Amino acid sequence: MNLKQQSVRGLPGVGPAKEHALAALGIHSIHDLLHYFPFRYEDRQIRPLAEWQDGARVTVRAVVSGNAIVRWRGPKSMLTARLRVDGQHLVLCTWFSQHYLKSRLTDGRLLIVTGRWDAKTQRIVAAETSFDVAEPRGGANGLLPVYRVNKEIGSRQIHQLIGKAIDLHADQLPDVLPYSLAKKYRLWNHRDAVVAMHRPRSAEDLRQARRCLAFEEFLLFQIQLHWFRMHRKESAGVARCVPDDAVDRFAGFLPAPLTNAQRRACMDILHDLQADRAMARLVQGDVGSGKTWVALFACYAAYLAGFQAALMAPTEILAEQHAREAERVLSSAGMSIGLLTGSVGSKARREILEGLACGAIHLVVGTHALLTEDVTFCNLGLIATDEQHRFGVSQRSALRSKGTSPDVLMLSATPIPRTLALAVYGDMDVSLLDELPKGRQPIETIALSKHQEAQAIRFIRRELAAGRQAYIVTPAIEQSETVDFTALLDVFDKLSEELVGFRLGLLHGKMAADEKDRIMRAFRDGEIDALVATTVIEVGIDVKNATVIAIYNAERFGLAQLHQLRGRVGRGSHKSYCILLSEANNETAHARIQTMLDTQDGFRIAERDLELRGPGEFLGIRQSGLPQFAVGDIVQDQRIMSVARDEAAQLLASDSFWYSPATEALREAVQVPVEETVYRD
Ligand SMILES: Nc1ncnc2c1ncn2[C@@H]1O[C@H](COP(=O)(O)OP(=O)(O)OP(=O)(O)O)[C@@H](O)[C@H]1O
Repeated sequence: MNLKQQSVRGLPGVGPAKEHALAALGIHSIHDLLHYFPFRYEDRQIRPLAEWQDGARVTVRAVVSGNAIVRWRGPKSMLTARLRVDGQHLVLCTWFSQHYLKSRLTDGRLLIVTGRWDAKTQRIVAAETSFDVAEPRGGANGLLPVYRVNKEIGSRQIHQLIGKAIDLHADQLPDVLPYSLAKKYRLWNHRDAVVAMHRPRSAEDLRQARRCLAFEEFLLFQIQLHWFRMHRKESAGVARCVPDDAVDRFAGFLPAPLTNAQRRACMDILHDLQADRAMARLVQGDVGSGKTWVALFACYAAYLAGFQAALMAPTEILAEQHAREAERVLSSAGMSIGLLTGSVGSKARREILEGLACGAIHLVVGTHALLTEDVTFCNLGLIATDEQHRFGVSQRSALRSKGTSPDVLMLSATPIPRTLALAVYGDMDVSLLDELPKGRQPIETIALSKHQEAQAIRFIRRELAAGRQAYIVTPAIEQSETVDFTALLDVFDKLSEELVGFRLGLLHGKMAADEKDRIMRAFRDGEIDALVATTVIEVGIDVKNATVIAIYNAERFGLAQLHQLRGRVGRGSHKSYCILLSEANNETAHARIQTMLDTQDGFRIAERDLELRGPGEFLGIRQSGLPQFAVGDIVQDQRIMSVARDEAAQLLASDSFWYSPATEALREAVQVPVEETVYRD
């Protein structure tokens, strides 16, 4: 049996409880367990005392000298013993709250301790202790894999389970790469690479293993990507009869001219729709670049060709916003538009469902509510999804199945650095909106230290007094939710005192969804002057009257996030401001703030973000909907990605690949619908 089909229950010692706990880590099969790779490695190599550095973690092999002593301070204990290291030096070692170890710390006993070295007091503060063993955990070379664990499965246990899986099953791991490729790039076989990830014999070993696994992942990904394109070219789409002047006609309904970038994107869409293959296009736009109009053009073009369109947004408030805009722009084109969200009343809902089923409604804008079974279309020809990565794969395909070969347009508000886009999207169809509508005044960005808060508040007050609105944002980071929550409330209290006479609203992640929507609506409708919020402010929310955004603790936000937040203002004709209050106490934080002062180009900011984050730390990848890999790092391993891309193209071009894929993994790669890989959640 294939290892993917063998449940972890097959391992000795794994019962239902452990099976459940492993499932919570995403581990179901033995294959999953073997591919559950460490997220980092700890250096446990034993080094001589002369090499120990003050404050650093050290691992020592030592012999206990004399008796250990316990001292109590209230309920807390401090156990201290003298250790002889390197056969000669005596150092102290302290264990906090582990007094129970005293009886084991007998004179002359051999142990291995890992802990922090305090050079001043010549003392190790112990973190982990093993008795009577010759080697530290992690083996002689001392590279200890560290895995993500949960409450039910601890670190030692996951080590044991993976160890068992390797001993019993690693030999059954099949090759992933065809022999010719492995040979060409001198890559290990899959089995050796997997084992080395868990039991690296040296840092070089680990490097080789990672290189091999990254190449494998990227190759499979690229094969899927190419395969998808080839397949899509052949797959029966519907050639829609959209008149060539559709873009001009559409422009006639707009209150302002299209930007060049919008026009190009619309032309791309027009050609896609006219072609007889199904469209799958991503519109990637900088904040405020006007993605909505491009999506509305696609809906209009579908309408001209006699088809219905659906526009799906991740939240009610965004769906409402898009529906309003659609109404404003497209009703004069003769289109009838419906809004379908969870809070639409049952009577209105029934009418919309009927309208969709008989074709009387041409465009429906909605949330997840569009996915329910009773929503049926007369002839759905186009689907546009906003912030598509916020929908699951199955949700997107549920909507697709409501039409026959519908054309698909995806909108993303996260600029991806140009250097990455090619590698990741390959030659997928992407339209970039890298230009802002004319007449926008640049947003003035001001960096203040936290001691200058009063100045920021004066500024906000001035804007509110002029009839404008303001966003005030504080960070929300999961780990310290309580602290952040208090910080938010402090800011709210303070502003309530300082901004007397103005209406303040409070918005945070702990609120129920409908309460959040209510507050956002009130702000949108001008019933709230200043909104004090954590980052739950919607990406994409468009309130033209908001002219100032003040961001507290700006040093705690990533660049992409700061850029997104800044993009909430400057959307109308009034001059707008972004105030960054920060304690930029390290170089990176400082560089981030400086970047915000230097530029408003989202693509430039994304590139800078990459430079500033260390390799492998491109946080926000998840957020951006970029594909994620188990080992390969799309930033650090860009070169491997581009080699994999070329090799994938060559493999697919050879007949023999199709007759008999060299490995099982390659065969599987051309069976998964690629869209589900490219845009996986
Ligand atoms: N060509 C244009 N000329 C003038 N105004 C425009 C143009 N295109 C769009 N707009 C307006 O600009 C605002 C922003 O557009 P939209 O909401 O589509 O931005 P977006 O690309 O979705 O940005 P974000 O991701 O930041 O929400 C809207 O109020 C829209 O009406």
